[in-house]
Amino acid sequence: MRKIRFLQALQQAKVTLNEQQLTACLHVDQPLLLLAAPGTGKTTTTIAKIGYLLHDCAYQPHEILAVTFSRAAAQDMRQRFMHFFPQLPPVTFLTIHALALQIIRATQMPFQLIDGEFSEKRRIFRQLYRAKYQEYPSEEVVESIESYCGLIKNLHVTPTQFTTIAKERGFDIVKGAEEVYEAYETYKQNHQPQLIDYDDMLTEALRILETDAHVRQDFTTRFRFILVDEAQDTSVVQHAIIEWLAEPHQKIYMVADDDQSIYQFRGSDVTQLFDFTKRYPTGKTLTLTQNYRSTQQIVKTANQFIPHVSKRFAKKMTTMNEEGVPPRIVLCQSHHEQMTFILHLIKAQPYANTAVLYRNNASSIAVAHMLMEENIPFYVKDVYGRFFTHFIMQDLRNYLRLAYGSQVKHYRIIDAIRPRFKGYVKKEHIAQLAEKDPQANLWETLRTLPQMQPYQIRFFEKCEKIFPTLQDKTPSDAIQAVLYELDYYKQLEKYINFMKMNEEACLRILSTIQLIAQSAKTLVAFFTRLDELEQQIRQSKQQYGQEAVTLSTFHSSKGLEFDQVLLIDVQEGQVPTFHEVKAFEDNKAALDEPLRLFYVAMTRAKTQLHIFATKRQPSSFLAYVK
Ligand SMILES: Nc1ncnc2c1ncn2[C@@H]1O[C@H](COP(=O)(O)OP(=O)(O)OP(=O)(O)O)[C@@H](O)[C@H]1O
Repeated sequence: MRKIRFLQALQQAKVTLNEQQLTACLHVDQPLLLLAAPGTGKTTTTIAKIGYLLHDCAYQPHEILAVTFSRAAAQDMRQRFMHFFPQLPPVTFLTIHALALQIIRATQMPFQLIDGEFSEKRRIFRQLYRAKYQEYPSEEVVESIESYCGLIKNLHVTPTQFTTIAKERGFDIVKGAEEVYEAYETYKQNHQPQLIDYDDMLTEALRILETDAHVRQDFTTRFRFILVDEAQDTSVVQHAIIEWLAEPHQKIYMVADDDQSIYQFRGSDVTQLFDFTKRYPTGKTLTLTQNYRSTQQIVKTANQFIPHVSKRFAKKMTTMNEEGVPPRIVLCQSHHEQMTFILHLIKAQPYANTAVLYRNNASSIAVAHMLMEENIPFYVKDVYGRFFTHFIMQDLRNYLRLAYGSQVKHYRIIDAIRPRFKGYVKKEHIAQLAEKDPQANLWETLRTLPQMQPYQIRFFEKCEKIFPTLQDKTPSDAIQAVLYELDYYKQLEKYINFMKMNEEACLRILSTIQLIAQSAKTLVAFFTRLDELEQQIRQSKQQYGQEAVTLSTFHSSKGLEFDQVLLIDVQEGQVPTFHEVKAFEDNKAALDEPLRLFYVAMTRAKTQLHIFATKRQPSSFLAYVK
């Protein structure tokens, strides 16, 4: 009898739950892990369940806490809740970070948040790195250090423990990360008041729950029922926080799809779900398997693909949707041919029906470039501004700038590209250049500086000969000359290896620059094109919800759906990366995450799924697409 009012309210909102969804809603007395396959209505079910708790189980809105993965998800859930139950006051929808901040604030301890999170934190990393190594790190290095620090906090491990985990999972540890991490921790501790960043919020909140009974009681009595959305992407420290909060009453509901766990690189840990009933001994696991999104053919392909993940909860999606057409794998002769194919498919449908999905953000640039040439509106989900400021892009711009004026006054350009001129130009040379006649020939001046070795002199002679010729070349030929005649490619490889950077990602940036260069006749036209492209990509946010093609990484496509989905650049080295393949030699679970990521991408399709790769090295995962 207890469920009557809740069902009536749902009926008014024109929502009919299926049997599995209803069972999950009504299970409120013990902990519940609800495993929901893609498109099976996990959000619908979670919101309906909140309605049940309020309508029929005597919970007050302030006693219910719904924890979401992101601010956008919290907002989306709140809106859907208001749509389903307009007559009910909303419950507390919070991200785990917002919750952690409330816990810290409850202690009255003095602290200061690192302001403007990303920019300020990165400024500190740069400063600490420079203090340690006497040179500024590139933005790519700063980003890697940042992710290293975040992982340590989210996995709740020491740097030594992390080294082992990194090896098992195929994570890179960039040069300097360990040292900067230590310095960063000390810097925050010594600051008055203590500094806290986004990741510290979680570890601090956990420490408080573990040690401060007063605060703990305050929160556990306030929130009598806890719902956790996207629990497959919850990190070790986040799970621990939730466990403390749920500990006295054991009223916990987690909704997750272990097959869609894709944020391991940020510290999420799907293995925590496998221990759900150890953590909550009275807990139960239920599943949602009826997919409302995709055709039978797409569901069948997804069902055959996902068991290749080594550890998962076995579950099989079903659908009552139409049969549809089988997903198609297209192996192309070249990248260019892939682009021609996708253009054809995009043009065959209303633009908003199509999403182009890729593993790496760099792929978005080539697609945006093509769509811009064709005057087709597009919306880029994650704007990849980094491409335009990437150190390789800056290097090439600087090299080409030197083609227009090789005078001593440009010595700052040489300083900027010095890490790739290693062995040829040293720091003291820059200081010496600064004192020379600014109008003098740069290469001649360098060549005649004291104590230059024959190999250096030979290199500067080559520069003097080649740089002036670049102006008259097409951009594409000029870049080739920089790469191979001026040895940039060799220097770049050395630098990437020395810094322990991700080589594939860097080389992808380079190949995309080369691709854009092919469409311009002069260097000026090339630079103008790059500026226009950057501007258009940044402005593409305005196309959201309009008649535009969506461009998204596999990661950011989670939760979305489109009639036609085009998965591009499905090459070995990207899907999976070579690092992941290497890690697989020692750890048979190392390919689980990339497999799940590919599964997330393919399950976005409602009626048509096309998968593209070039014949040269297609992804080994394609063998599992049947
Ligand atoms: N019982 C139902 N009857 C009809 N349609 C439903 C039902 N439950 C969910 N749906 C529809 O299925 C689609 C997917 O639902 P929802 O967005 O809640 O799924 P999801 O499980 O969160 O998906 P994913 O995990 O893949 O992002 C929505 O269009 C929703 O309206």
